[in-house]
Amino acid sequence: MNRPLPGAEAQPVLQLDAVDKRFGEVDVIRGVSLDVRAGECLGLIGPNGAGKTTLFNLISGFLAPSGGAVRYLGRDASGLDVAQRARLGLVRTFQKSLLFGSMNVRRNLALAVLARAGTGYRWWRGRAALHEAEARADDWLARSPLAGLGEQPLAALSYGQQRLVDVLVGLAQEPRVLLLDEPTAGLSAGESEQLAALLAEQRGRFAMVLISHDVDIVFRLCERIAVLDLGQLIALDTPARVRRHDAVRAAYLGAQAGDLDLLQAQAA
Ligand SMILES: Nc1ncnc2c1ncn2[C@@H]1O[C@H](COP(=O)(O)OP(=O)(O)OP(=O)(O)O)[C@@H](O)[C@H]1O
Repeated sequence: MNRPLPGAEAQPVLQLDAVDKRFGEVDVIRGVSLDVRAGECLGLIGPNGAGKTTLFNLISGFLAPSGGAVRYLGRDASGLDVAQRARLGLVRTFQKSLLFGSMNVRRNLALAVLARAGTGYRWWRGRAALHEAEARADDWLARSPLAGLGEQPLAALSYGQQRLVDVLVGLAQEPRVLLLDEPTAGLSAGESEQLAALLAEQRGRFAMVLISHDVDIVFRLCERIAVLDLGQLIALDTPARVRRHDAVRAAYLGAQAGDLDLLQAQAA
């Protein structure tokens, strides 16, 4: 696992500096500045259409900002494409993008990790690299809600389980920053809990940015929560303070204010 570099603790691993994103006439991200500290879990929440996924696209390099800058490890990331960022440890989970339905789960995981590491699988390198990657895949599978399913063809897994494979691909890449976009979507309550436990075990090993509509998991796992509304950052604070934040409650009114009330009641 990556550990914070000596001296890096004081410096954020990832910084957004007044980032804007405009699609045609529409400002989807407006002047967002925030930092992600080494080893922290930062939650990213907000109502539908707030711009959370767009922000992930900007951080991971799928989109270029219309204004402002994304800095990774203290450097402007604009010259780095998605693959280069991933190789430097800025990893985003995908949705089944590089996975093969007829291949078993273990091999899917191993091949995805090799591909994202930029080494890929080449037959002339022999099978040693693949076997090593499969051994690592087995380690991650054993600790996950997918334990015992390594031999199953990927297509035999439920939608939620297939999404979990993507999360494991992210974890197995030994990221410095892992961007998780709705990792519990489609999971059963039990699977969500297992995933939350697995993520909690990783706490401090690398930074995580977690988007989830499951505010309970975000508030439990994350040390700080960033709240986006209509493309603007309206709060960036501890879970306890965000729960009481007036603008956050207003943004969630009608949508998830009940969830926030529930969390407040549990915390009281
Ligand atoms: N490529 C695009 N072109 C035009 N508009 C876009 C594009 N991508 C996103 N948008 C718009 O940007 C806004 C923010 O979308 P985004 O998916 O980032 O929000 P979100 O907070 O992730 O929403 P959700 O919680 O529903 O996933 C939405 O109004 C969306 O329609």
